[in-house]
Amino acid sequence: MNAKQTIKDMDLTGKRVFCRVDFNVPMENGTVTDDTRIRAAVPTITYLVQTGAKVILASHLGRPKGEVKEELRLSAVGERLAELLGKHVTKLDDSIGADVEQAVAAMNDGDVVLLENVRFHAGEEKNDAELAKQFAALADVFVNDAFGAAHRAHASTAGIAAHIPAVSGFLLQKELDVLGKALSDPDRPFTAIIGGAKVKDKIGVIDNLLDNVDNLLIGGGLSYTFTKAQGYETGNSLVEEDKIELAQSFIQKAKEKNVNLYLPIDAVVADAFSEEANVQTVKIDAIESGWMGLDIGPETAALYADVIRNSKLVIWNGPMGVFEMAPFSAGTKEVALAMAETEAYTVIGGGDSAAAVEKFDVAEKMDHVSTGGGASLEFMEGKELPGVTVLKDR
Ligand SMILES: Nc1ncnc2c1ncn2[C@@H]1O[C@H](COP(=O)(O)OP(=O)(O)O)[C@@H](O)[C@H]1O
Ligand SMILES: O=C(OP(=O)(O)O)[C@H](O)COP(=O)(O)O
Repeated sequence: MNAKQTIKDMDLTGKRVFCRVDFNVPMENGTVTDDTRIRAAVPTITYLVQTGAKVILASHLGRPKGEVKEELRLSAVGERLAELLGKHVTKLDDSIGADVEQAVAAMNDGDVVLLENVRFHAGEEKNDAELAKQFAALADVFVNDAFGAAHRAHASTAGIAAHIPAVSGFLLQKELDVLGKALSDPDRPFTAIIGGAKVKDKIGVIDNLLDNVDNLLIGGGLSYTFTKAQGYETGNSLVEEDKIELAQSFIQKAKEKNVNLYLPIDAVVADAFSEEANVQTVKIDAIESGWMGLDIGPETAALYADVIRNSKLVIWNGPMGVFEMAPFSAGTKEVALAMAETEAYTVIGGGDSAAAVEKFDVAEKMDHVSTGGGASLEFMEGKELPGVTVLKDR
């Protein structure tokens, strides 16, 4: 991917800037429960304010599917942002229309306005040209700082760039720098850890990683498709039947490419998907019918921790087990602690892995915790990110 222009490459003083951020944050009962993504956008917003731009922020929240959903309004997000900026943020009730145009026209240099959830309009996710034009009409420049949504070709992440000059914010730039450097010029041994439950989403990234890494560690729900591919029984474990052949081909590819592909050698199994289930630890070839694998076993965890400690660069996406439930959290915890201890440069690929390092209190020890789950995966797969492609080349 070509290097992209950033907000530093433009004179933005006095300009109206439509800045797309990813404020899609976890909420409970109308309050923000994790403000990581808001904090991550603050450097760009502060820079724009100090430069004397008129800052018009846009984000989605959740998946309202083109309808106004009261619980998905951005009001609480705006309040949290105002606290973090130490500055007034004018939260509007829509993202287009006469009221929005009036509010923008009344802005002074350095003011911050937060538009309402852009996904209240069906055109957003359809990348509707008319909606993109209306967004563009609000501003002189488009700044994309929404790395977490950069894999979406939507009106406010991509379409808008057809109408006004488009550059990246600091967060987007940093994410691309860190992930790009890790993949193009990796320090070795380079280790990737892939886990979690979204087998279909993640199987593609494995193919690409096998061209790049020295060690590939597989855990989580994803691993049982490989266990099956090895010819073992998996009981009630999560298995993607139509991906077993693909898993077999990855085992073969790893051999051809001299990649150390590590698959679980033992598992914590349960007789139900529940914290109260009966639990035992078994060798990977001894999962009986009626039981399901919900965590990597202690031998696997120790082996994986060892590989992590002996690496120079580690990228982690997806937990090793159902870490939200205490009986199945040990594998993810051991991996998280090894990530915290290793001398290697450590990158967490968003989503549940980021939640896991928070839970085990080691987030601060990671070198980079990405704000994008899906986006960092697609980037690692070598796919183009539409929200990046549309930005001006350097
Ligand atoms: N063995 C397993 N069986 C079922 N679910 C699992 C297993 N291991 C991990 N999970 C679940 O996977 C979820 C995270 O998967 P995923 O969404 O793919 O990861 P991420 O959000 O990091 O991309 C967690 O909620 C976890 O409980
Ligand atoms: O939370 C997000 O994605 P992620 O959970 O993959 O990091 C982004 O805000 C994108 O949201 P979407 O998957 O509803 O398009």
